[in-house]
Amino acid sequence: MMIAPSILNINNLDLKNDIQVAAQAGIKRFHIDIMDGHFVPNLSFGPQVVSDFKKTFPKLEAEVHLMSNKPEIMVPAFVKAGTDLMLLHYEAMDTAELNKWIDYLKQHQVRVGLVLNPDTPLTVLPPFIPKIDQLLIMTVYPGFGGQKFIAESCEKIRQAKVMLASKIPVEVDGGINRQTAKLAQEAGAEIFVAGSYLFCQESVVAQINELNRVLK
Ligand SMILES: O=C(CO)[C@H](O)[C@H](O)COP(=O)(O)O
Ligand SMILES: [Co+2]
Repeated sequence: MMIAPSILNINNLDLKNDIQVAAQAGIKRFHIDIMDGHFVPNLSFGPQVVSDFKKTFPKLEAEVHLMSNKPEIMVPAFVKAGTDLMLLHYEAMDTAELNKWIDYLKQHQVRVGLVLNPDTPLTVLPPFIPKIDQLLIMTVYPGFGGQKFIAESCEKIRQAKVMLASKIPVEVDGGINRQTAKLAQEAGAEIFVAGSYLFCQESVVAQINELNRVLK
């Protein structure tokens, strides 16, 4: 089990402090949401956030959730910035391109995850299973933090676990809190992205501890 906090909803001027506090509470990997204003109707961070993150916290892992349909611009820039693991959306490009960028990431020693939107069926998954390190099942429609967990995702997680035969971990992203994390875990999820649940309350440490407690 792993919690990968999303830094999306942190007050940008508090990023260093909040990451440090979360790391002291045991977090090893952070989820960095990249939104390009095209693939999703929102803008977030550029590659400098990833390079600053890796310079400031070299021992922490940067997981980049790429919400962009311009991989030719974004993927090399985020690899250069020091991304440890990149999550590519199935919906953002055609299959040939997706395979090309998965190969590119592997050649650059960057681990790869495939991301499926709530509407994308698991039938697209099999050809990618031998090539990926992680599967991310979106539990909200991508674009914004603070949305409500889509309950139907649990059945999708269950089916994905069967298809993956426990070889590749399933991650969930969107609307994760103490209740929905438990539901997703019961369905088979192992990596939990949480943004507003951790960073929009009074104490980041208390929220991490509570999520750890329910997921134990
Ligand atoms: O990819 C995302 C949105 O597209 C975010 O990672 C996700 O929404 C996290 O935020 P929250 O926990 O507040 O839902
Ligand atoms: Co995300």
